[in-house]
Amino acid sequence: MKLKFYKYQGTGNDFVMIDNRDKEVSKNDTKLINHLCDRKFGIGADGLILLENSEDPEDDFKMVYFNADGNESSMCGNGGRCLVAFANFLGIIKDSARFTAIDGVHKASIEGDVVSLKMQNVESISENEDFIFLDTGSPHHILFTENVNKVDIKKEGSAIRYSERYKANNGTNVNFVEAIAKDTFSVRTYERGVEDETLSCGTGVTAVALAAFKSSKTNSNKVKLVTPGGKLSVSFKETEKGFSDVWLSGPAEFVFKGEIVC
Ligand SMILES: N[C@@H](CCC[C@H](N)C(=O)O)C(=O)O
Repeated sequence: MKLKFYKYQGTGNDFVMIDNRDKEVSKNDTKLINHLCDRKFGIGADGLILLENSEDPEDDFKMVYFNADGNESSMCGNGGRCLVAFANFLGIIKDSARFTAIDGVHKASIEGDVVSLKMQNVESISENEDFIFLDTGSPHHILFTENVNKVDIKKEGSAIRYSERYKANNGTNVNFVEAIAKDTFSVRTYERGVEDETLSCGTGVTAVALAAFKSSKTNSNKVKLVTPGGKLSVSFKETEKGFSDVWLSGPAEFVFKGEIVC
C-alpha cells in the first residue's frame, strides 16, 4: 500500500504523523510502525502518532501514540503538541483543541509557533535519597547532577530503565538534570521505546519541573527547561493533592511530508 505521512518535530523529538481517520493503519501492526520509524530503512522518528476520530463527541480528535519500537505506549508530551499542530494543518482545529490520549483528555492552544498542552494532574511523587520518580502520563526517574553534559546517557539511562525496580512497570524513562538558574534546568533524557537519548522529552521535562519544585530546587511555578533540542516551559499550580493546571509549552513544527510504499 501507499501511505501518506507527515513529519513533525517538537524541540527535536520527532514524529511520523498519519491521518488515520479512515483506519488505514492497524494499531496492532507493530512491524509496520517500527519500520516507518526506522532511521535507515524507513522515514525515521522517535515515535509515530495516529490521528483518529474520537468516541467522545466533545473531542476534536483522538491521539494514538507508538514508540519507535512499534509498540503503543503511554503519553507523549511533545508528540501531543505536534499532533495539535498537525490537526491545525488538516483544518480540524483552529487555535485550540480538546483530544483524548491514552492517559485521558487534554486541552491545547496554539499561539504562533508555540503549542501549549495541558497535562494530567499529578498526585503522587516518590522522593528518594538520590532520585525522584513520578508519572506525568509516562513514567520518569529523575536524577539531579552537577554536570549533565558529562553523563553517558545511554549507558546510565539503560541501566536504570532495565533495573529490577522498574521491571514490573515495563521500565521507565530516565532524566538527568542540572540546575542552571533559579527557575531553569538543563535536561537530557533516556527514552524507553527508543532505547537511547532523544533530543527532548515533553512528559520528561514536565516531570523535572514538578520534581524540582517538590524538592525545593526552585520556588517558581513557571519553570524553563533547556534540552539538547531546544527550550520548553512548564507552569503549574500546587494543590493539597499535588499539582494541577500543568501546562507544557514550546515550539512544534512541520518538517516534511511524503508517501511511502509499504
Ligand atoms: N517523547 C515523549 C515520551 C514518549 C513516551 C516514552 N518513550 C515512554 O514510553 O514512556 C514525550 O515527549 O513525552
